[in-house]
Amino acid sequence: MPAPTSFEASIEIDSVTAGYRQGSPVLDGLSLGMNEPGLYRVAGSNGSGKSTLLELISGFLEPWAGSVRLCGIDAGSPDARHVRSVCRTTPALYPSMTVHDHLALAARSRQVGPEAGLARLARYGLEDWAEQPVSMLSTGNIRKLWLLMCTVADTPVVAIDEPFNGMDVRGIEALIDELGEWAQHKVVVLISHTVPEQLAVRHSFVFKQEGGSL
Ligand SMILES: Nc1ncnc2c1ncn2[C@@H]1O[C@H](COP(=O)(O)OP(=O)(O)OP(=O)(O)O)[C@@H](O)[C@H]1O
Repeated sequence: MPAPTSFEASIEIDSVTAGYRQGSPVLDGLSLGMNEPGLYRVAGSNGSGKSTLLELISGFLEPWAGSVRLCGIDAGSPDARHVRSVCRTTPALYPSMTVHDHLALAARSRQVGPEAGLARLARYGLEDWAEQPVSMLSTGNIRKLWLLMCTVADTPVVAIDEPFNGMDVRGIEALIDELGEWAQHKVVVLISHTVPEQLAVRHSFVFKQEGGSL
């Protein structure tokens, strides 16, 4: 498997039908391409299928029909793990484990050194919490830690679901800066009802209520 940086960043969703219950697709014949680095916003009403798109990109959900390809690799293939970072809305953390140890665990699971993740702690204003167990963190700081963990690896595809929810000004500014940096060379999918005006969005996909169509 070549190093992730040698991949051309892209997401190709081709005629995808997918859902959770047979006969009731959430997305029906969806096609969209994100073929150049940049920030791609996904918006739309509650229940229109935005997080379902994220689960297709994550490889958790298999399309019933059509294909999802990340940098040319099928999203369901084990190789796709090396090219994507996915951040869901619900953090999965261990209450008694420290912030530092969570970052170290995330780095190890992605086979990267812990330095990069630890350096970002200060950027998000979490440096004073490094040795505290997660049970001591506020909701917003938990979300910051979760974001740092999910994006610890340098991958050409990044998909994040509602990252601004619950973040303070420092966190929002840090994330705006990082999203801008990533968008120079990665395909960044941002599921968000609101987008800070400082962010340059390459394209917005707006899902309609029924059937996840655009
Ligand atoms: N795990 C699941 N099992 C069954 N149905 C699900 C599951 N996840 C989502 N759904 C259904 O799929 C549809 C689309 O949900 P999804 O979470 O993708 O929408 P969304 O656009 O992200 O919504 P929101 O803006 O509220 O986050 C909804 O009808 C939802 O109830």
